[in-house]
Amino acid sequence: MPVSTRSKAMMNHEQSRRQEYTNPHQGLKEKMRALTLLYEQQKRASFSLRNNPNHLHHSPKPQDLRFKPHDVLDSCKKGDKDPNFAYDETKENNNVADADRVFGTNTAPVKSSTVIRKLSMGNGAEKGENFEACGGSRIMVFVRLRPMGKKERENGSRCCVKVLNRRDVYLTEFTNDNDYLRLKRLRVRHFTFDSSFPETTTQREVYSTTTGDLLEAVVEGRNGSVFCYGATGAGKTYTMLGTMENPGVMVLAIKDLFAKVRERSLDGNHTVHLSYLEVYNETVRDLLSPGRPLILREDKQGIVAAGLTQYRAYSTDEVMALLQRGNQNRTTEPTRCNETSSRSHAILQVVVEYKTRDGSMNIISRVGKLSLIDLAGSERAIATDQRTLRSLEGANINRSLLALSSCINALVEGKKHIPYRNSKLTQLLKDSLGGSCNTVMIANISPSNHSFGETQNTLHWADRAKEIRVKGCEVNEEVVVQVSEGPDQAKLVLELQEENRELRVKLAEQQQKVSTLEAETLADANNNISPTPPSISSLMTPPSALTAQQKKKPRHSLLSGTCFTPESSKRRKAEDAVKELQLTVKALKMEMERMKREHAVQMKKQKEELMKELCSKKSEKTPERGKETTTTRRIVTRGSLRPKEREKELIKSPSHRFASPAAAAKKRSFWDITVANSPSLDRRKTRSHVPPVNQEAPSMLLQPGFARPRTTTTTHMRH
Ligand SMILES: Nc1ncnc2c1ncn2[C@@H]1O[C@H](COP(=O)(O)OP(=O)(O)OP(=O)(O)O)[C@@H](O)[C@H]1O
Repeated sequence: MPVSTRSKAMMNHEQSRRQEYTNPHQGLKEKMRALTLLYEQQKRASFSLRNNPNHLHHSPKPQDLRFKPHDVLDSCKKGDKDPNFAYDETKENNNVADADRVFGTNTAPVKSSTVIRKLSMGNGAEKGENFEACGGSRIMVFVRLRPMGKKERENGSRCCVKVLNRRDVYLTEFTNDNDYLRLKRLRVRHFTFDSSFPETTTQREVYSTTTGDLLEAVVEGRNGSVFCYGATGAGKTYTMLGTMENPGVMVLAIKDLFAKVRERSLDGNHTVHLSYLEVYNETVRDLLSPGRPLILREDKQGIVAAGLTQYRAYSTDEVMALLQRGNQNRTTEPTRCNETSSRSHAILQVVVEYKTRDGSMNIISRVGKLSLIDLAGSERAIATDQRTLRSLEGANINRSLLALSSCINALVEGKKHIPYRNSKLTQLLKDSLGGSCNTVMIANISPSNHSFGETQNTLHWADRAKEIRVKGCEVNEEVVVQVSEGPDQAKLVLELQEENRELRVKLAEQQQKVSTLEAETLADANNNISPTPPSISSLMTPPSALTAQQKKKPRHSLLSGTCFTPESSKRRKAEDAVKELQLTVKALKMEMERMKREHAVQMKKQKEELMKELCSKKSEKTPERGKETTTTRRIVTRGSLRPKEREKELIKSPSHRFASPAAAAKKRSFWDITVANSPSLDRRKTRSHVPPVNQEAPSMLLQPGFARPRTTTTTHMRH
């Protein structure tokens, strides 16, 4: 090596050594990072082992659970073990260094899942580890990967998603075959959620992990929301509704709810009310009794869908029938990815009211509300004709999902103003996102590499949603306290009753005086006018009595018109006298009424004074139980959601309640959407009109017993 070159090299070496010396933390930082990652991995491994000892049989040994970037790649390569996760060795170079570089871009670990899995139970330390001491709780976020569809396999789709340890989701971006520059580059992104469900997860598992705890809280009088979120065809409706063989969260939750209600029927009285609505093209519609669009109103309780039907349900079967009816009315449309794509957001709301008496015979009323939301999926479409109905639907769906993402952003950033008002959906979800509610979000994703963009978006927003904090979920409770009275109070009440009696006697005397006065006046008047005046009693008697008396009298009565004196002047005089008398009677009656009123007011005042006195005395003394008299005091602990007493089965409730809003600028775009070119403008239909699809696991909406009849009739609608 020439001297100059050697000296240069030595200089470089020196420089780097000097640099290392001047920045001693550099190496340490890296080591720390590596150690932290290792620690996280070990923690997760030990947690999964602790929680699921059976897992040992299926999962790798604990030491293998250490974080190794090749894990995903290796698992990708093991086509025999996981045929869905297709990994093409010839195309990808398994460049670990590259993968390493992108690994951990999103590794912000969520808090230990043993803790975060517990839902907020208000003060609930006794209910388990309430994961935040700050009074609020985080939205629980779960991810569910659906299996690869038959069509997708036929199209040569490759699996780009892998779920490991029931928590970690690895998303692989396959490079384009024609992109020679990046051909050997592999990008893997890593996300962590409260729980992640691989394609083999059963509906029951999904339900019990996501919604089981939440339902318990609802029965106790708290609010809960579950919403499914994801691209079209990602499995939202499957997760929420499911099939006849594999019922989804909605069905399992209802079954569980009635089971819990039956269990508790000894402690009190439960009532279950149900409503089902959809938001289609920014209009809110009642799915249980379709009609005109509903208007969202804001009242003290938040946003309510005025006129929404609420059915009282007594059994699971009844709810199933209602769900079936609702789903038949739901708007669906075949899309590129899904034969029965839901084009609307559907919200099933179940209100559980629980009434019981405590030891002191106080009536305790608790109202819990469970909202189960199946969002419409957005579609990254090959848009050409922008004027079709489909494109309008897509635009509205994406608008509301965009509004949802803006709200998520604002909530995550802790902004004061959350733009709920930007769409009907966000108005309705206000409670679930920012209110006092236990909220669960299930992000559904497809394994196909053709849906990479949508999957990435879904995972991104799900990852953001993890940071949303909701208010501590309190119990919606109202207590009607029965206060027992002591002997003093009883005495006071007796005195009051005595007083009341005296006042009544006085009133009767006054009335008597008035009548006497009236009679005298009438008598005087008659004496002055006519030699044969009509008796006061005859004037005071009602017309029927008067006729009876008249019958007894001779026909030449003053009122009969056949006067005993033939002169017309005399007759006129008599008539005038009668009129005058009648006027006097009227005036006297009015006077009597006025006096009665005055007297009543006087009595009321006296009563009130006495009552005040009674109350002040009562507050001075501690009430004793078991005495003869009781009064009722109403204390509202929190009645924000209390529905009115519902006697009838069907109640049109203008005050039916959902969550609510505000306005703002969106932070960043949510779905990169272009709008589909609909084959026909006239093909919008409800689920009842969707023809059956030949699938392995047909949607519950297609089952004859559950939802759509197997008819191929189509309704043509024009907008
Ligand atoms: N976990 C799963 N197991 C088996 N099949 C599934 C699963 N998830 C979804 N599918 C199937 O995938 C297809 C699309 O699912 P689904 O209709 O639930 O999607 P979606 O997200 O509701 O779509 P859209 O938003 O368009 O309504 C259906 O045929 C469904 O049966």
